[in-house]
Amino acid sequence: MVNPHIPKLPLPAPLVGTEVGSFTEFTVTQRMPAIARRVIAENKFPSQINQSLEKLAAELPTGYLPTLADDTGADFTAWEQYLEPYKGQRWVDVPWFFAETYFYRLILDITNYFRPGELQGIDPFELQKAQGLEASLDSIISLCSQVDKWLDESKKAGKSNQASVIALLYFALWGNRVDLSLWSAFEDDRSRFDIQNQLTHILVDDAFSVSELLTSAKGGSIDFVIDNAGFELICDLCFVDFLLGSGLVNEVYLHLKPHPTFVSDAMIKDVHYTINFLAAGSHPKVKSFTERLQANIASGKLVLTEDYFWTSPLAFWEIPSALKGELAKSSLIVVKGDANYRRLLGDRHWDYTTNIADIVSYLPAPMVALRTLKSEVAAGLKAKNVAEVAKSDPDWLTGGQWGVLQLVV
Ligand SMILES: O=P(O)(O)OC[C@H]1O[C@](O)(CO)[C@@H](O)[C@@H]1O
Repeated sequence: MVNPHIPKLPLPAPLVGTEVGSFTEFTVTQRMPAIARRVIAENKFPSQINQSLEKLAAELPTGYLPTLADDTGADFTAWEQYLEPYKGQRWVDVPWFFAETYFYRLILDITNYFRPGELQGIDPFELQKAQGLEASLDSIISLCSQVDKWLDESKKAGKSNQASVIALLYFALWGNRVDLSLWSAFEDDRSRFDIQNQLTHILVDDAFSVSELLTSAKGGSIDFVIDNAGFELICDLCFVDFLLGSGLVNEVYLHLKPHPTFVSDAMIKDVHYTINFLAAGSHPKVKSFTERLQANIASGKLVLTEDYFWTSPLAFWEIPSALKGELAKSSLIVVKGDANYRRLLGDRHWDYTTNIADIVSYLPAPMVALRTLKSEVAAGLKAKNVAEVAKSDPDWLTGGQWGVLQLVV
């Protein structure tokens, strides 16, 4: 009998850092140490904390998982259980998704994020997040002006244009190219892209079916499992603004991270910071965008919510039943970004042509994944496309230049 709570298919092995030459190995042994060192460089933590961060960075390539101290974090007891099966193992031996989520949780332990005191609540990635937002200001102005027009048109026509929904889906997809754990906000502005040119870079494109689902299911609520702050968050908020403003949906829930993680992942405070930052600017279309968002938050149409599941090492099918119950009310669950996609697939070695609906068979509502590829995990691709893209771009799985927009109903 099929179990509705887990994937239909037997689980393949998880990605691990011992896979020689893989992006996973590169991440655990090189990218993660670099991220820990960037936390030292971009903050003014006391030298004792910096020494501990440096120790963490140095141990990642060959060292063993340290224990987690009881730093008063609400998720401490849960982490003790998550750690149990991996005690005494090296960073490169444990499942990659576990290694990454634990690494970010340890940074918070080291920097006293949860402990009462003057460092409590200091986001170690604050500078990167703020920079990411400021660097994309021109693109933000263009997008907000466009959304304003679309909202106007939909009001005049008395219905929303499906083409606007599709365009906003593409923005929400390509906004995900901006990820500060891969590309520092100081290196590049990745918010500039051309939606039309990017179409050839979408490996699975269910945008039309998603737009049909949204335009036919008038009213109701949708859930966004949010990924990065910065330009990606703006793209998501523009989409939300349009969905609420055109009356396509009545309520939107944004699921945000309860603590800093994966460098740029958005928390509730980042949404407020973003809105306040833009509201303080002078562009009228950007200002009206922020006013609509503020009004929607105040009226309860736009709900900002967080859960420790989103920062846990658990696969998506291990979602707590209360949270799953919340998602069950949704007309559509929008799952943003690479790390959330990895969670959907349990960060495992599925054959890339596996039917994604046979893996993500456990969700209580329709789901669309909007993800640019930044890790060696995929499903639902056509063998022909895999062969072609692998030939044209050797880094197609990890370079963030290719995307999928996959609907599972
Ligand atoms: O912001 P996103 O799209 O979740 O990307 C983060 C992902 O990218 C990486 O930095 C590269 O794989 C991972 O660590 C993580 O899966």
